[in-house]
Amino acid sequence: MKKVLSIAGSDCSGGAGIQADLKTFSAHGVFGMSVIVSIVAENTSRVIDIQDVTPDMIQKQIDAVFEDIEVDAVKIGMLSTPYCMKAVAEKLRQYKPKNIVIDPVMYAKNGCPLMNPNAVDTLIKVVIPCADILTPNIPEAEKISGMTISSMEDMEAAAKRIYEMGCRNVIVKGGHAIGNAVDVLYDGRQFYHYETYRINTKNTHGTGCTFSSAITSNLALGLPVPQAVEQAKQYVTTAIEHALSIGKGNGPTHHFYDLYRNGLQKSEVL
Ligand SMILES: Nc1ncnc2c1ncn2[C@@H]1O[C@H](COP(=O)(O)OP(=O)(O)O)[C@@H](O)[C@H]1O
Ligand SMILES: Cc1ncc(COP(=O)(O)OP(=O)(O)O)c(N)n1
Repeated sequence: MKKVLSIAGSDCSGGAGIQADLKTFSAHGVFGMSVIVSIVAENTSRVIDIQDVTPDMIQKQIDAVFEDIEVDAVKIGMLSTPYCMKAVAEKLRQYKPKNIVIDPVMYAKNGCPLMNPNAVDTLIKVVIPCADILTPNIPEAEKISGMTISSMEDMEAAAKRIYEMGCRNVIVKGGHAIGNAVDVLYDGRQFYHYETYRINTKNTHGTGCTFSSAITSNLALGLPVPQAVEQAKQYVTTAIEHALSIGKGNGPTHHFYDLYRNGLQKSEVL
């Protein structure tokens, strides 16, 4: 059994963060573990408050996992402050796990900030060089690269700029664009494009967490990066197609392994 760790924030409403990561890991048949960096009181409509776990406690959770269990891949999500970024990066340098996927979460879908704006510098200098794959959405890629993105050429240029910051692969996700949902992977040599039609739904809470956790699972299972991303794109598309109308705002993606494998129709499972 492959073992996969999420280092991220907790979403009590279950749609994003650690909760989405663990559901995605289970759907992929890998054993999920979690290090909680922040506790977020949030739901499908809003973020009420954030309580960060102390850097010392973050590091102790990471120690507890790595001193006991061999980890096949690590997904990193919400890191709200420079302190928790440095705490996590220090432990990554110590344990040197394989397959580090970093989702540089800055905002929730409803626009609430999940990262302190003063932390962008630390994100670039300390966190990004740890990433085997970095998965920014368009607003995050704009903040990190310092450029405006309004076309596919811009997405590619931003991916190149971010790659130069020291990660091994970058995927700029197209969920926030208009038209088809196209994600662009750059590995330092070439671009890969992953395209699906845009699903007409407001229920997209947790799409980024789901996508990055699916990539992490696929890497743990031994897929090369382009195939890991391709299968994760299929997974997240299916999870959005079957997203649930739970709550008053943006409902969550749905994790259902047989849906993923067999491509069942929504009417067959609800
Ligand atoms: N409405 C949609 N239809 C199809 N795919 C989508 C839709 N919204 C997001 N995606 C896909 O979901 C994944 C996550 O992207 P995105 O929503 O941009 O991330 P984030 O949650 O970090 O903002 C990407 O593969 C993106 O293309
Ligand atoms: C605790 C926590 N972590 C991350 C997010 C952001 O999740 P993401 O999948 O990028 O998208 P939305 O959930 O914001 O649609 C979060 N909300 N909470």
